[in-house]
Amino acid sequence: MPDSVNAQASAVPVLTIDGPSGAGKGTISRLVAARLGWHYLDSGALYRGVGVAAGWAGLDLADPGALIRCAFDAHIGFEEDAAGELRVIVNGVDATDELRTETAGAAASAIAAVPEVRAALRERQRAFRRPPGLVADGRDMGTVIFPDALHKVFLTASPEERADRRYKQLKDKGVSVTLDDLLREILARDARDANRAVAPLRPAEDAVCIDTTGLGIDAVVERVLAVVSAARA
Ligand SMILES: Nc1ncnc2c1ncn2[C@@H]1O[C@H](COP(=O)(O)OP(=O)(O)O)[C@@H](O)[C@H]1O
Ligand SMILES: Nc1ccn([C@@H]2O[C@H](COP(=O)(O)OP(=O)(O)O)[C@@H](O)[C@H]2O)c(=O)n1
Repeated sequence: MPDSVNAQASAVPVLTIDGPSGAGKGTISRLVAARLGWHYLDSGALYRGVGVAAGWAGLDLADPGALIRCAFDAHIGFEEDAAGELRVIVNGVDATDELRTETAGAAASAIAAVPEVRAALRERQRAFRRPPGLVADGRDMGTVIFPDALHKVFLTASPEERADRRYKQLKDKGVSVTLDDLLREILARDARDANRAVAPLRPAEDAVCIDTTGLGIDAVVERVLAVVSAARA
């Protein structure tokens, strides 16, 4: 990217929202982006998209070379449907529902530990930084992808509350799961995401940490908006 384009992009404000699974990143990011009138990046959907594309191609999740090629080749696009819901299109196929399964989450977490896969997705994520601003949701938004972001939030909640939220979310969608299995999967994914060598899940040093245990969605949105306002003041 030429320096002038880089300079223009870095003038665009970014709010990063990182945290573990079920902390509410997607929900809060979408609502905050709508309130600010900013764009939204669901970086997890890119990792999930590569995982799903790898699954469709019958690739071995333990074969880094195949996964790296898949990360470079996979076409992952975002479209809004008539109801305003974000749909994720993988290699021309609407994969939104498949992407949200815990199987896709676990596959994403496995491939996300491959450094070259992360590198393949780096510039694609940075390209979402467009005026008037960007809310970026993920694991390494504040630490690696947008380290110069003006506003950084790290959302957490107890593992039990996160598993309970996910349980309700999946039950509403008619997916049959048990709370115990979900808690186990969430703890396994937390451990893998936090302990990997590259871009491990951790708060940026300049992030504001918000523990959302026992807090409703509206209260969290207001707290995050307060972080943005405080930095602007
Ligand atoms: N503060 C909150 N209180 C209660 N439920 C929440 C809260 N934040 C999110 N949720 C619900 O929890 C579920 C998981 O949230 P999601 O945004 O998908 O989390 P993440 O993107 O961090 O995995 C969703 O059903 C969402 O509506
Ligand atoms: N910026 C990101 C986003 C996701 N990921 C990986 O992708 C997986 C799925 O991310 P996600 O944000 O869609 O998952 P949830 O938090 O919604 O469960 C995570 O468990 C991470 O391993 C990542 O490594 N870096």
